[in-house]
Formats: sequence, structure tokens, C-alpha cells
Amino acid sequence: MAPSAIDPVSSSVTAPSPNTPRILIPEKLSPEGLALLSSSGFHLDIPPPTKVTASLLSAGAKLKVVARAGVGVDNIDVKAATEQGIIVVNSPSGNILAAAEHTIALLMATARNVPRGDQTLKQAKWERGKLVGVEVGGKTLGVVGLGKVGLKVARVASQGLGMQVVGLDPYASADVAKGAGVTLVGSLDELLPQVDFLTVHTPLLASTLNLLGEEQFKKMKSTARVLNVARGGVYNEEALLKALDEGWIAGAGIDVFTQEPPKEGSVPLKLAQHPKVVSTPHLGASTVEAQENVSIDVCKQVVEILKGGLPTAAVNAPLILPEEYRRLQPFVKLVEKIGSLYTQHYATTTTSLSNSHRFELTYHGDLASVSNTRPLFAALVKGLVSSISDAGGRDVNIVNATIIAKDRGIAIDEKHVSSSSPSSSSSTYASAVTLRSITTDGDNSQGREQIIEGYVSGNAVFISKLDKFAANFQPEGTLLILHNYDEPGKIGNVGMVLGRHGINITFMQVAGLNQEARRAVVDGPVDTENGLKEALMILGVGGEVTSELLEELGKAEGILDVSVVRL
Ligand SMILES: NC(=O)c1ccc[n+]([C@@H]2O[C@H](COP(=O)([O-])OP(=O)(O)OC[C@H]3O[C@@H](n4cnc5c(N)ncnc54)[C@H](O)[C@@H]3O)[C@@H](O)[C@H]2O)c1
Ligand SMILES: O=C(O)[C@H](O)COP(=O)(O)O
Repeated sequence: MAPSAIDPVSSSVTAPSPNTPRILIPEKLSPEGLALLSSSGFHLDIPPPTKVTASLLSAGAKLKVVARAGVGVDNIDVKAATEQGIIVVNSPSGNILAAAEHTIALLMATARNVPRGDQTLKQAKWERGKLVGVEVGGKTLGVVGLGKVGLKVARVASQGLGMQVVGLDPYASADVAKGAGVTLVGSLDELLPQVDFLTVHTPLLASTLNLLGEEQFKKMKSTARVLNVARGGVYNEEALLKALDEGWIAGAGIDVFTQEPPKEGSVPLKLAQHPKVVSTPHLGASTVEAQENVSIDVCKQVVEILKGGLPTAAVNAPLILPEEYRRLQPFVKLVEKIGSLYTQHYATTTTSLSNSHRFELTYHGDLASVSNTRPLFAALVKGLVSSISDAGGRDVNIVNATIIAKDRGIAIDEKHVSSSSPSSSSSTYASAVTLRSITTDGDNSQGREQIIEGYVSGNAVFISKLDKFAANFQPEGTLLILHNYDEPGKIGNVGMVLGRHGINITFMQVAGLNQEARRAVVDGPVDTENGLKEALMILGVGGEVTSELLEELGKAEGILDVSVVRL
């Protein structure tokens, strides 16, 4: 397992009996957790800190669990652990209060020049005139990412400090945001010009890396100050340096960097040393209380797992027990892929995961007779949130799926239908799954409906329907999904754009209207010719899909919309 706060030198190193489970603790972990482990009869080895790499993992022939006493699992090769069947657990909530309070500390420190006041006075300089600050009460705070930390910061700022709080999180529940005193906006463009302070609380994902760069800083008030107690890289550090040097913004409070500790001469160190920056060395979770919380959290899980029980916060644990696993495993994979496809394809383009969102998950055929569908339910929640939370949503499991769904305002009804295939399907599969989502917005009580269907063949999973389009592809890797008019030349145009951006196509499929949709077009009031020409182009691609590429594809002739999905 990982972190600890006990002195490696003083730790017991007496040889354990061959049957005593051994626990390796290559990181700081507070004594409360260590006491839990040793009182459970385990032998503790405490080497110097190290990363949990693939080779370290494979050296542990009997290794069952790796624990991270915190949220981020950046120092663990989770993929390798998963491949080797090793459970990785973390503490998703133990240091939330600490991180939120540290954000408030940096907010006040940047507003009132606290560190410079202290530094200069220690040098016997009395620089009152140079250190006039600004008040935060009545000012506007922008919060990007309204998860556990972001919401806490928002509550303190609005209820405690009297700030106006404006939030941006495409996946946040509107009701929860309102309860925290946050006015939601739909884009950074809308948020940035109005804020006096900006704080980011997203995980570091492909979609949040460099979320704020030169273009964004230029849109802010020159008096604005920005904060980062999330992860280094959400602000582009070079752009932030430039924004401070050029006076596009007034200051920054930074706890996290792209390189920790930052090396001599590096951009992160220049940022930390900048006169307009208040910096701390990743102290967000460094409180006695938080270290105790995370230590107890993960050590309890380690004890439970080694006794054969279930973790409460498994980053990668198999979602089901061994006897259920064999039967459900491919469907767990299918449902998780369907959920992830839904969020990435639909939730980002047409709607967000919010309170006004209802899902219906239908099990068809043999699958309809399964009574314990908790693993499938958990797999759907995991898939839905996987692209929008820390550690890729891997901390969702059968224990916490219901709570996470509730927190996110996701309502899921499960249905069992014994006919072997969905009624819309032209092929027959022994077992299949349909996800139907209904989003109601504003006065439109009828709502929008979206459908994804899939099936399992052997151990491989397939998507057979995306809304009105009959598809048949494996949801793996990076996919581009283009909604287009199915006319000559479209494929060639798209291929040329991809070629210009150095993107390889690994497979391609044109998904036309399914029978039901074709009938509706022919019988209905829609312009038959154009209606029948709609199709989806599904491309498996290799190479980096940039926002410029997506923009170019979106503008290509005959393309109605485009999304990128990483599965
Ligand atoms: N500095 C520290 O010591 C410290 C301590 C704890 C947590 N953290 C970090 O703080 C961050 C937030 O942690 P958390 O527990 O609140 O995570 P969380 O998963 O509870 O919340 C993250 C939120 O970000 C939102 N989000 C994802 N992509 C977004 C986007 N493109 N735009 C806007 N919002 C987006 C998600 O919907 C979610 O609501 C994480 O990066 C975590 O690692 C740092
Ligand atoms: O990932 C986390 O929990 C926080 O960033 C804190 O990390 P730390 O435990 O390394 O301080």
C-alpha cells in the first residue's frame, strides 16, 4: 500500500512468519492508520517513498491491494494493477474540507498580500503603502468544477464571505448548485469577464488540461486573481506567467504544479517564485485532520479486503463478486461502455447530466432473468461519470453507486424484458441491453429521448443502435462520431481533414437509419429525400484529436455535428 507518516528508520523490521500478510508502505501515512494495520496482525515494511510502477506491482506475486491515502492516484500505475487483478483503493472524501479551506486561505492571502506582508516585515521593512489589498465581500467568485471541493468552496464563499458565486460544470446538478448559492453559467466565455476571483476544482483530464490559456486570461478583468488547489495543468502555466507579466490579470494563488517539486529553471518554479503569486507546496490536504481521515479510510479498506470483504472506495475493483463475475462480466463491460458513450457523445453536445435527467436501463433475453443487477447498475453509473471525475470514475463500485448517482442527480429505472432482442432491433441476440434517457428542459415536459443499444457476442461487446441509427461496432479506443448527410464525397472530405491533422483511421462504419426510423421518415411529414439521407459516420482513430480538428470537421460540408468519444 502507499503513504505514511511514520519514521521509516524506527519502524519494526522483524521478519514476519511466512503466513503473515505483509504490507509495504512506500509513502507517508499517519499513525492512526498504521495502528489499525498492525493491530490486525499484518507485518508492515516501510521503505523510502517510491512510485507504484508496473514493475513494482509485478514483483508482488501475491499482492492483493494498493491503497492511496488521498484522492489522486497519479503515483500508482492503475492500469497495470487492474491488469494484474490488484485492487486500488483511495480516500475520495477524507481531505475535501482541507482542500476547500486551503482554497479560501489562498483567496484571502492573494486578496490581502498576507505572504508579502509577512516576508517584508520579517526583513524589518514596513511596507504598508505598497501592500494595499482588495476585499472579497460583494465580489464575484467563479468556480469551475462543482464537485466535492468546488461546492464546499462555493458555500463558504457565498454564505460565509458574502461573495456572488458563478459556477461552470456541465455535469453539475442544477438544484445542488442552487443550494450552494451558485448561479450556473454555460461556458467559460460567459464566466470569465465577470469574475473578480476564479478557482478551478476539476480533475486533470484530457478535457481539462490547459482549460485556461492565453485566450481565456485575456478575457478576464485586469484586476482578477486566479486560484488552483486542484491539479497543475488545468491552467496552462506558461500562459499564466504571461498573463501576470503582461498585467492581463492581477495575481494568482497556486498550490499545485505540473511538476512537483518543480525543478530549477522550470516554468512551474518561475510561477511559484513570481511576485504576483502566492504559492504553497501542494498543501491542500496537509492538515492533521485530513491526514488522519485519509489514513484511517484507506487502512480500513486494506484490512477489509485482506479479510475477503469489499472496499468502499475502489478505484478499479471488479464490480462484482467472483461467482457472479463469470456470467455478468461481459455485460458489466457493455453497460459501462454504453454509459461512457452516452456522456461523451450526448451529454457534452445536447444536454448535461442533471436532475432533469432520467435513465431507463432495460435487460433483454437471458439477461432479464438476472435478479442481482447491482453490478450492471453500478457499471452504468461508473460509465456515465467516468469521463468527468477523478481517476476516470473508477472509484464507483457496487457499494457506492447508488449514493454517487443520487449526488449527481442521476435517476435510473431498471426494466427486465424476456424477449430476446429489443423490439427496434433487426437481429436477434440472446441477451441485449438498451439505455434510454429522457431529458426534460424548461417547459418541454415531453423531453428529448436518446437511445443506445448493445449486445455481447462471445466476450466482445458491440453497439447496435445509436438513436435512430442501426450500427454495429465495438466501443473501444478513440472514436469520432459524425452525424451527416449521406451523400457522395462526405467520406473523402472527412478523410482529407483527418489526414491533414495526422490522424490514422483504424476502422470506419456508416450507420444508416434503422427500419423503424426509415418507416417514420417515409410515412411522416418529413422531407423524405433529405430525411433518408441522414447517417452516422463512426471512425476509430489513432493520434491526438484536438479541438481544432473537431472544429474543422464540424464545419465540413454536410456534417451536422461531431463528437469524440474515448472508450
Ligand atoms: N491540492 C490538494 O491537495 C487537493 C486535495 C483534494 C483534491 N484535490 C483535487 O481537487 C480536484 C477536485 O476534487 P473533487 O474531490 O472535488 O473532485 P470531484 O470528482 O468531486 O469533482 C470534480 C468536478 O469537476 C467537474 N468537471 C469535470 N470536467 C469539467 C469541465 N471540463 N468543466 C467544468 N467542470 C468539470 C465534474 O463534473 C465534477 O463535478 C481534483 O483534481 C482533486 O485531485 C487537490
Ligand atoms: O490527491 C490528493 O489527495 C491531494 O492532492 C493531496 O495529495 P497528498 O496526499 O499527496 O498531499
